[in-house]
Amino acid sequence: GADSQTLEEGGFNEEWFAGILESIVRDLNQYGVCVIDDFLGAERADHILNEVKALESHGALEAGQVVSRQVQDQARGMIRGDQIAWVTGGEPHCSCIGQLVTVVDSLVAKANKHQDAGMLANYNITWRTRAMVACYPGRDTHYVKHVDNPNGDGRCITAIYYLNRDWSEDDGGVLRIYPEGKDQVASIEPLFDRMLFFWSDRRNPHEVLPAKITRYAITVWYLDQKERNEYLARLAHHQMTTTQPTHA
Ligand SMILES: COc1ccc2cc(-c3cnc(C(=O)NCC(=O)O)c(O)c3)ccc2c1
Ligand SMILES: [Mn+2]
Repeated sequence: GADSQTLEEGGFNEEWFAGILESIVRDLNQYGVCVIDDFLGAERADHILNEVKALESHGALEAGQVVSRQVQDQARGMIRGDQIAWVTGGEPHCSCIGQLVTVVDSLVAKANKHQDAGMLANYNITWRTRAMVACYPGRDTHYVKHVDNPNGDGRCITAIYYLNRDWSEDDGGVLRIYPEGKDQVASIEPLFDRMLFFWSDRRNPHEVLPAKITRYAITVWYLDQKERNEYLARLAHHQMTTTQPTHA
């Protein structure tokens, strides 16, 4: 991974940026997964962790919805145990989260237009979700094997930033990715200041193994314009054909 870097006056030093960019383009194209350690440096990572803990202590995180959570929990046992909050990074006491998202935005935008972008060039990444701040509160909370975007909703890259100091084997909470068509599995520990990118579609089924202790992460999904517009068009069409006009 890249060595830690100092953000110079809000910018970032060029060679750090170029190095990370190369890793993202190369690893996403070759493996569909890219892990970067010591992404922002311990000091900045600590500020981000403090903002996440403040959100949690103020009760801003709530149980992540899948569909109807109640039904899901009882019917088929816990699907996912994380508690989440969606932040833009512009909220009070979220400025460091905002800076993280800004850096990742720049990297993804540059990677998308990089001269060696390869498969990345097939996308036109013009949009993203807000940042999803997630906490798995330990007690074996987990997330069953799933694909983030199985049905072409527009999401093409999942970007996850981990914030867990001194994470050890016994703490569980490993992210297991099962790259489609390959026999090797990627086991990614949610280490402090670790940045992860992977294709959001069926190429990367993945699961979060039971976490024994509190496990923090921040996720952003990047969207491909064409796929997103086609999805929204399907949605609009579906709504028109299913909602019968109500008669007075
Ligand atoms: C309808 O509203 C929502 C709102 C939020 C949603 C969040 C997820 C999600 C997906 N993947 C992961 C994951 O794979 N984490 C890997 C890791 O933490 O290492 C995760 O934690 C959460 C799925 C569906 C959602 C629907
Ligand atoms: Mn996922």
